Amino acid sequence: MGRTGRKRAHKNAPSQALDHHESAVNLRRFMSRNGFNDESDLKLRNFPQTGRGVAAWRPLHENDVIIRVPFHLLITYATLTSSNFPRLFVPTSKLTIHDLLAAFLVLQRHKTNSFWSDYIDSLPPEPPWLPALLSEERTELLPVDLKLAAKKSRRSLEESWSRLARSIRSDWTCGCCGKNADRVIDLHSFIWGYVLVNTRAVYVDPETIRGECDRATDILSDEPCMALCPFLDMFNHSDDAATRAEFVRHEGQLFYQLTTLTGSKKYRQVFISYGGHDNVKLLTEYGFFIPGNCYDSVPIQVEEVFQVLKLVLDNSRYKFVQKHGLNKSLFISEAGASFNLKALLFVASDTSETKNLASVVYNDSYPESFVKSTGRMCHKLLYFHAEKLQSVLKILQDLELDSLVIDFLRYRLDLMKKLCDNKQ
Ligand SMILES: C[S@@+](CC[C@H](N)C(=O)[O-])C[C@H]1O[C@@H](n2cnc3c(N)ncnc32)[C@H](O)[C@@H]1O
Repeated sequence: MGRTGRKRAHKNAPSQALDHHESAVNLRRFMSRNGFNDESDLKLRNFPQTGRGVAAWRPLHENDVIIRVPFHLLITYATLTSSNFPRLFVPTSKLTIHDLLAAFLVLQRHKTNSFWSDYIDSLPPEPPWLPALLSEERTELLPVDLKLAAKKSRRSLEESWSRLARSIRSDWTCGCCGKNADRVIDLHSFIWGYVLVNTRAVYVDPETIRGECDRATDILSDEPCMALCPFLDMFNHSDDAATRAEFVRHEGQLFYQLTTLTGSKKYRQVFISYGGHDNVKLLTEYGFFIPGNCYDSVPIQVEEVFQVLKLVLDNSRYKFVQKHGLNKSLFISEAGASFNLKALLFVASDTSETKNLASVVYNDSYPESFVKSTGRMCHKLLYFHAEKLQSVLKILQDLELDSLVIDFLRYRLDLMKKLCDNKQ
């Protein structure tokens, strides 16, 4: 099925209503009690392709507001500092906004009478699965780009946990049950909070947040640029959606507002954009991928170019590649070789002793013979990758690795074959 066909099927698939579920009813009541007005007639539904998401019972046109959430319904740095939450930490602590939001979520889930209970109950009881949760041994088996991304997010998670564990006061006890901190925030509950913040937090303007803080604490080590936004965090992502998120003043009150730049049809799922992410980013940060994602490509390692195509660089050309960073951002997509890959292939394969390499590369004035041969070179690189991936897939399937990773790698193999066919 083509990209357009795939999108159409994706958006027309029948969905199931979720609005009558207790947690959804309570979330609505909580939002309405606190000044939320649903002008787009939004419905929570379960969609076959994406799981839980939001549909609108009215058409949304370009530049329509999808949702406008009152500021005090967001969990921001201002929320954290206006409560006694900072007392959980030793005063010299240095924690990121991600660390703090994760700990706050865990604490609110534990509390019996939290103001946020209805929101917390609307969150997935189990966090989405991310490749960062794979064992180190299994991570090593992944293709290099996915392996590096998984390792990086695993490191962030481990560092966050070690910062929190160091910073929580040993004499802190919970106000509702008297338990010590380590019995309220343990590694398991922390992972739930951390992954939910990772997959659901929105970017917020730190200046606005600072302006809304009544009390200052200096435990924050980065910018207060992440926040959790009830109901708004129910929207799923699509690579062809475009949205604008911002703080606005409306009738004298501050709101976090999401505007659609693409529109959507009545009764259909409303998708938003989490950013122009490729599938490795979506998989490692959010735990899903989109077949046919328009931002997707096949990454190529610089060593592979020389190994597979049997090319060598003399000293001056090596320096040229280094100076212009042509050994990075190498990939092949539906549009062909990336700018840097094309340039590297030219610099490494040119036998006509071109003097002004920069002029050819930056004016895109490649000789016709080279342009003709790039398709063949890309085909060889893709073929090499497909063969390698096929054997990795076999090992991972035998190990019964998480099915999401297997599905992603199968999809990538198909993408390589498709790109290979384009290059024939
Ligand atoms: C901000 S939440 C969106 C709401 C979420 N589906 C829920 O039920 O709470 C982000 C998470 O939704 C899921 N998600 C978002 N967009 C998706 C998509 N296009 N396909 C599949 N899952 C998606 C992923 O699990 C992601 O981590």
